[in-house]
Amino acid sequence: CDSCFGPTNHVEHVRHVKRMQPGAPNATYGPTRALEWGQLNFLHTTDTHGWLEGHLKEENYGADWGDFVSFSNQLKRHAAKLGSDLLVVDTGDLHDGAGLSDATTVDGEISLKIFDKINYDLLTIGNHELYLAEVANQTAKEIAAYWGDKYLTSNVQILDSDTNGWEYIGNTHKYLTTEQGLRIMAFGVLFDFTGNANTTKVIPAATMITENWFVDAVNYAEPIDLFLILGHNPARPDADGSTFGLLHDTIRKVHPRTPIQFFGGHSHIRDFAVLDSSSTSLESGRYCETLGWLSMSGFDKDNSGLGNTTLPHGVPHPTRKATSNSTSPFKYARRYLDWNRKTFEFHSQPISSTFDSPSGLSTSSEITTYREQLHLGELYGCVPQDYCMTCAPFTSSNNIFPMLSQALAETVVNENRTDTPRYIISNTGGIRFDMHKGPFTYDDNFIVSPFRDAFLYVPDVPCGLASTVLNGLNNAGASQKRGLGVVPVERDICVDPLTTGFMGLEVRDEDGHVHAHSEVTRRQVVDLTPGYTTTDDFGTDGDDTAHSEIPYYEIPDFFQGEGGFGEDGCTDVVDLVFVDFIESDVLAILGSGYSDSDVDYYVSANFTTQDYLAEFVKASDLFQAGLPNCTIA
Ligand SMILES: Nc1nc2c(ncn2[C@@H]2O[C@H](COP(=O)(O)O)[C@@H](O)[C@H]2O)c(=O)[nH]1
Ligand SMILES: [Zn+2]
Ligand SMILES: [Zn+2]
Repeated sequence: CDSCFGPTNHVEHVRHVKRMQPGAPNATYGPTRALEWGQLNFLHTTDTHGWLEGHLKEENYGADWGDFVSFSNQLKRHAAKLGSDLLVVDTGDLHDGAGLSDATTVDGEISLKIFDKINYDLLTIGNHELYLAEVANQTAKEIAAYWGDKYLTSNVQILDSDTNGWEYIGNTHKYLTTEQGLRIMAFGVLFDFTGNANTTKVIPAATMITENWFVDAVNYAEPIDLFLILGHNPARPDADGSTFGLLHDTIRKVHPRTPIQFFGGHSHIRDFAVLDSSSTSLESGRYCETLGWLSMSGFDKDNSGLGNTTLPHGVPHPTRKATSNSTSPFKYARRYLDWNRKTFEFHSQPISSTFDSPSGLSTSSEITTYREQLHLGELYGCVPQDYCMTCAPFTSSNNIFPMLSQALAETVVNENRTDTPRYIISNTGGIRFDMHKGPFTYDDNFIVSPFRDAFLYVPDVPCGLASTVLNGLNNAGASQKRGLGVVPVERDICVDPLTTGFMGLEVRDEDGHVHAHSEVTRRQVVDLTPGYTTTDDFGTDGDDTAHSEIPYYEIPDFFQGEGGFGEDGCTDVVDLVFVDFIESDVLAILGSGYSDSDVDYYVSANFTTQDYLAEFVKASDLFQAGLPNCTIA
């Protein structure tokens, strides 16, 4: 991954975001197909998790939030010129994933000021806005207050400390008329999340659909041309934990033909599902790696309030019926855009020759300033190789978890109990990203391990019981209790494309370079770099830029470090150490002989999952080698 990072050997470094000029020769190639524009179009972000600086070590996702400001505003202007509607929507999880959102006392204090620069039309809440009471309070007092009736939380309430009553954090729904005259009824529905702070309430969808306000909205007296359902909810209705299927069926009972458009999130994947001939659902990845595009046409004077029903001129149009035997007038197109400037510039070129807008440039400049204020570029150590979460087998030396297990064993130590061996257990969902070869900074610490879990323990647990806990947790699917866990995603980490196969027809030239084109739409035949290779209900042409596939291996829900053991292994008792996020899961496995009165802080309340990785990187010889481009000052 030599391209991962520019040289840095001082404590503070400026962001090395590579600016890819249009047409300049680049290691990465870009899109080749113009976007299809319909009468109604959407840009979709989800699970941004604070990645507003973009991916400093991955050129393919190297655009920052300022570039997105420039791009989205350009497309808004283009839509107006085309006489089409363009709605920009977000489906939650705004922090827990990068220093910009997580290095402040309360997550989001700085990053929300950057996030708010996008001219969103509608947004909804994610589970990460609800784990901690102070973040939930910020969501109500700042996010919902800022966005007003655009912030939809149809099934999420917060305890109002003034009235001591339950209030919706945002609006339950919104009836709106678009620029071009479409009448839309919109909702924002979180999956039936149960790990929320006790000052908040998540109303299960099955209850929500019986509430009077919802029944009245579905039976609204004014005409509805489209139901729009945003949700921090897996887009595929039959995906584990999704409530979109219930919502679809409930609306269909009253409106058999009105189009219903879903935008999902939470499971961190690119996906597009067809629910019926007039209803589809898009999910657009995570971490500012993907910008989702959805366009649709089929509105006419009879089924809508559109003033002008002609299709936009001079651009491709959506051509795909949602189902093969569809008698519906609606046609769709979807695209997953790689989050980089070259992609944004390509798709904005017909609009104007200058890509950057003043607000986009000032947003990028603010990000750099905030990063320096937060010292996010402070160098902790040099990562000697790539360590990925799922691109290599769980026990492989290229997988991050064996290294993290060693980090737990070596750094999570109670100095007064060093004579007692210990198992240290954490959930793999608490680790959020790969570690790239090269500089590891304060920012990277948040990127890989953003949570501040304390380490708890039960002392002197008999080996016979303690040694069963990890398997017990992994077999119980316990982490599913807190939502869906991080569902597998293909990752763009620099592996040799020759070791991967590309979905679709693969052609290799005599040098072994992978050339490929998909059966559905022939793309420019180029050397492919590793990235997302998505298959959804419309096939394999959704990825705006074709990539070679990255290997994916299943990982268990939990992993464990083992410290202080002699050659004989576990012989008597051990200290069973675990992150506080999974305390109830561990106690459930230990059984009735144990309760939270047996639990205490192992090191201290202040030594958290933020600290062990930082300590390990700073101290271990593994990370202090003076690697090229990463010399410790
Ligand atoms: N160790 C911790 N893991 C956490 C915490 N909060 C969330 N999580 C993990 O994240 C997923 C949900 O992430 P999402 O982006 O898919 O919504 C959850 O299942 C846990 O595995 C935490 O505080 N500590
Ligand atoms: Zn998420
Ligand atoms: Zn989520």
